[in-house]
Amino acid sequence: MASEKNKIFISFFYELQKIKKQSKLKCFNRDTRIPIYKSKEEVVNYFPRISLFHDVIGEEHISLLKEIGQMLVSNYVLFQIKPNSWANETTYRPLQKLTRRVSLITGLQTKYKSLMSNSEQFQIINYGVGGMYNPHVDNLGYSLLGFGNPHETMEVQHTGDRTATWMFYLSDVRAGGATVFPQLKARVPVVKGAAAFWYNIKLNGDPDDRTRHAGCPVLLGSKWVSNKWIRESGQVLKRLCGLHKDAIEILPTK
Ligand SMILES: O=C(O)CCC(=O)C(=O)O
Ligand SMILES: [Fe+2]
Repeated sequence: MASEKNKIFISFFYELQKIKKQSKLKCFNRDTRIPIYKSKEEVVNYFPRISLFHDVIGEEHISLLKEIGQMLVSNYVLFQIKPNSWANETTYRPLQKLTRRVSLITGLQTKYKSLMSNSEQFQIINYGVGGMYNPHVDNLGYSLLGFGNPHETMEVQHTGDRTATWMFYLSDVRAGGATVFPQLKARVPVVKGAAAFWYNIKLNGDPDDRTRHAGCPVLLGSKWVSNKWIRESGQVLKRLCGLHKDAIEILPTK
C-alpha cells in the first residue's frame, strides 16, 4: 500500500516538474502587423526583454551583406579583431526588404535615407578566431526625452538615442562568440538566420544600463553579425512613453 502511495507521489512529482518546465518555455509565435505573418520569438530575458527572433534573414540577404562587408572592410579595428563596414538600402536596394521585415516584427520605424533617419544603416561585423567585443552599451547617451551632452552631433540631437538594437546573425560559429549580458546573466547564442533584439533606453528616456553586453571571443569559426540601430525620433507614435517614470513595457507573452 505504502509503495502504491509512493508511486502516486513519484508520478505527481514528475508531473509537477513537467508543468514547471513548461511554464519556463520561452518560445512563441508572436503576432506582427500582418495577421498571417508570425515571428518566432525566443525570449532570453524577460525584464528587460531580450529576444532572439528565428528565421528572419535568408541566404540571399546573408550573402549580400557578407559580400558588402568583404568589399568595404576598411582596416578599422575596434578593440580586438573587429573590422566593420556599413551598408544602406538606398545603395543596395534588396536591403529594403530586410528593413521592412525589422519594422514588421518590432513595430518600429526602421527606414534609412540619410544620417537624419529613424534608423541607422546596416553595420556589418566579422570576427575571426579570438575576435570579441568588450562590454558596452549601444545607447549614445543623448535622449530626446531626457538630458544629454549639448555638444552631441547635429544628427544625434535630431534623431535621438539608439532606442533599440536589432542584430542579425549571419553565420553560426563552431565554438564561442555568444552575445552576453553580464548584469542579467543572459546569453544569446549565435544562430545563423536569427536576430537579437532589445531596447537600450527605458520608456522614460533613461538609458537602460542593464543591457550592457559583450561579444564573447570566437573560439572556433568565423562570426558575422549585422546591426540595425533604431533611433528615438521616429518611434514617438510607435513606442509610447510610460505614464510614470518607472513604467515598464507591456510586451506580448504568447
Ligand atoms: O557581436 C556581438 O555579439 C555583439 C556586437 C555588439 O554588441 C555591437 O556591435 O554593438
Ligand atoms: Fe553592442
